Amino acid sequence: MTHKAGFVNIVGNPNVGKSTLSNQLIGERLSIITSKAQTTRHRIFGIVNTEDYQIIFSDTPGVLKPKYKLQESMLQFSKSALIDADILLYITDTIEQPDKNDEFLNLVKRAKVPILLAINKIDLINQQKLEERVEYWQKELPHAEIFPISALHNFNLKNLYNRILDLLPESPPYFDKDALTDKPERFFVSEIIREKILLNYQKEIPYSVEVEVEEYKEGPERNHIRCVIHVTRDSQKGIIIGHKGKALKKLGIDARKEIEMFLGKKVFLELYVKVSKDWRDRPNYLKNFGYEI
Ligand SMILES: Nc1nc2c(ncn2[C@@H]2O[C@H](COP(=O)(O)OP(=O)(O)OP(=O)(O)O)[C@@H](O)[C@H]2O)c(=O)[nH]1
Repeated sequence: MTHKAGFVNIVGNPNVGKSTLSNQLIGERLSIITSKAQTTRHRIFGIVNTEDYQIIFSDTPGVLKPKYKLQESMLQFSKSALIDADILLYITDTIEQPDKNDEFLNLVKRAKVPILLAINKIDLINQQKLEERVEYWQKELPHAEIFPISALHNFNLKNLYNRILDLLPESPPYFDKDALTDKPERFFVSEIIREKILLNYQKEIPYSVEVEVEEYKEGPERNHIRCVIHVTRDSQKGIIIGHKGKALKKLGIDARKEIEMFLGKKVFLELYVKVSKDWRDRPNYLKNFGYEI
């Protein structure tokens, strides 16, 4: 059997049940789940690995929460992520009032990938109301496949999951399955730093930058983490470090805060920048998150 792998982008307004649903979908199949990340804005909910497939569930950080002031780069990210994910899982619920001007919905409408629309919390309404909702959404998003579900009560989730599997493209795994099982924290630390690099430097730094976790020592009070940021040119090294090291310092602080939130623990984070020519040949995972390279 051929291997399948892909990115499922879970999107929807606050409180519709994104975390509950992704927990259920990943649940027992769990290979890695970012329990802390669900309450933060990290972009991977979890990764399901089996011998035959790898599903990466991601979300769109921050963009849906009005309480965050949107940074242009974030919005850019979410826009391209919508377009480039393999499957878009759009969640609404039976409570929220669909709003035609919802910026997010408008992005979903333009997505070129298969859209699965989950209408969550159907336990809260009767059959007739549900039919009205389904009808509404059929008109609003005619290209979407609709799944009435209850994430909380595990209703109709199996069908949804199986449909995701059907739609998953044939592909080798994006992330080394062994690395994920052994050292998931390292993996997420490097992802967080990479994300902060993209946010902090925007277009000045190409997306081919890679972050390597050189040392990861657990301590009783805090973890000691040393990372190398690999770039391909001297000029990029200069940009990352910045005048008197200021840019790198800011990057370190931003990344440390998020890593601490993710791990639920204090962290001592050391960052180095290295020009590594051959690093360029490494698979660039960012591409798969919708960043343009
Ligand atoms: N009745 C009912 N409640 C649900 C269902 N799914 C989720 N909820 C509840 O809805 C609330 C929001 O769920 P979350 O999973 O945190 O929603 P979210 O979309 O991740 O929220 P944000 O983190 O704000 O984006 C919680 O209180 C859940 O228990 C469901 O199927 N039925």
